[in-house]
Amino acid sequence: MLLNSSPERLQPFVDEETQRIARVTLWVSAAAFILLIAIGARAWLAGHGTYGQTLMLLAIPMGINLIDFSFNRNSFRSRCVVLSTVAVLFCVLVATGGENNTGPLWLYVFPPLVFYLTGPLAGCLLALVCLGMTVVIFRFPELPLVTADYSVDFQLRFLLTLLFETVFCFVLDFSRRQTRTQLLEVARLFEYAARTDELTKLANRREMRAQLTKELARHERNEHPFSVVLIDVDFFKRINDQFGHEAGDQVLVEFAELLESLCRKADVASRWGGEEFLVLLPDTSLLQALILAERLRASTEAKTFVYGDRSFSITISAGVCSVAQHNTLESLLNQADHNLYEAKSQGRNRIFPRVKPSQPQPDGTAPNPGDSET
Ligand SMILES: Nc1nc2c(ncn2[C@@H]2O[C@H](COP(=O)(O)OP(=O)(O)OP(=O)(O)O)[C@@H](O)[C@H]2O)c(=O)[nH]1
Repeated sequence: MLLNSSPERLQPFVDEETQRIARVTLWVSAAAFILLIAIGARAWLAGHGTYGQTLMLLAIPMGINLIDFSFNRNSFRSRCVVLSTVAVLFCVLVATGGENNTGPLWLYVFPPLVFYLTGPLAGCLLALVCLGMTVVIFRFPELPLVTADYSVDFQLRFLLTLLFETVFCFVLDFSRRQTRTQLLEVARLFEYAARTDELTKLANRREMRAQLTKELARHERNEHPFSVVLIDVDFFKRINDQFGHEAGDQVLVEFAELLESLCRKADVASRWGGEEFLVLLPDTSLLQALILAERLRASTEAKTFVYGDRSFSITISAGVCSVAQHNTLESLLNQADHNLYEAKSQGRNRIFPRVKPSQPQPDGTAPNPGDSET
């Protein structure tokens, strides 16, 4: 498995924003519910009967929204209810003027709320629709339900200030969202770099340890077997010495590609350090891991590396180990390391433990797992 940047690792940050918007919607519903009841009751007692009743009536959808959200957690529906109720309230306040024509002052709350809950485009659209409705109410005071009487000066200033506020909210929200997208992109790059070996683009040691810990936990839960192969390029120092460090780097990159091509999608190949590679093979017995390691050894030996006008080949040694007899990561890795050491000391270009020469099976296929020597 060659590492890709994994958006799912940054998903918590994306989810966090969605949850924050849902929380804000909830708080707005609660605050609007209380305010509408309180201001409506006050207006009603002060003799503004219809106005007060309308406000209290508008508290009903907010209250229902609170209950609905608590049970269903449907943030989209909740936002729609809040925004449409606030839009109706917007028109009521402009049409009636509220108490002493001060109602329109509440409308300055609308643009920031709309942009936060919807986004720059939908926010613009909604804010402009509301501004348009205000123009209609100002322009046609004889419309039914329109009782407020505003001076032309007030109408002009009110519309202009609300328009400015809408534009500023658009700019602020747009740049906030852009900055957030850029930050997520930077976080994605850092997160990828933190898990990846820069040269070979395989998983690095830290990522491999994380994957091994996960696999061991999976094994402890449901006994899924897994194996590891610790590989070391033989006499790698000589390649550096003979052909130069860059040639050595190129060998590591090409070997990593070969390793990748022989692994399954579920396997995790990593650069464990220097010229050492560790491969995690989930759901793989020791014998299956030995077969893969042997295939890799043979393919490496057969491959010709070309650097400039010179060509050469390399060999590898590998220690293979299955989780079966190990209950900690350290003991598993120590065993793999020990097996690699055995492969090296027995002459290199080999795998340890060795698979015994294939014994004929009744169906003529692979030998049994017990056929490996440890
Ligand atoms: N080009 C290059 N060389 C590296 C890198 N990392 C480690 N090395 C070199 O790899 C070499 C490892 O040498 P040794 O540990 O002596 O092992 P070896 O020569 O492979 O011999 P054996 O492992 O005993 O077969 C050292 O010369 C390191 O400098 C790398 O990223 N690029």
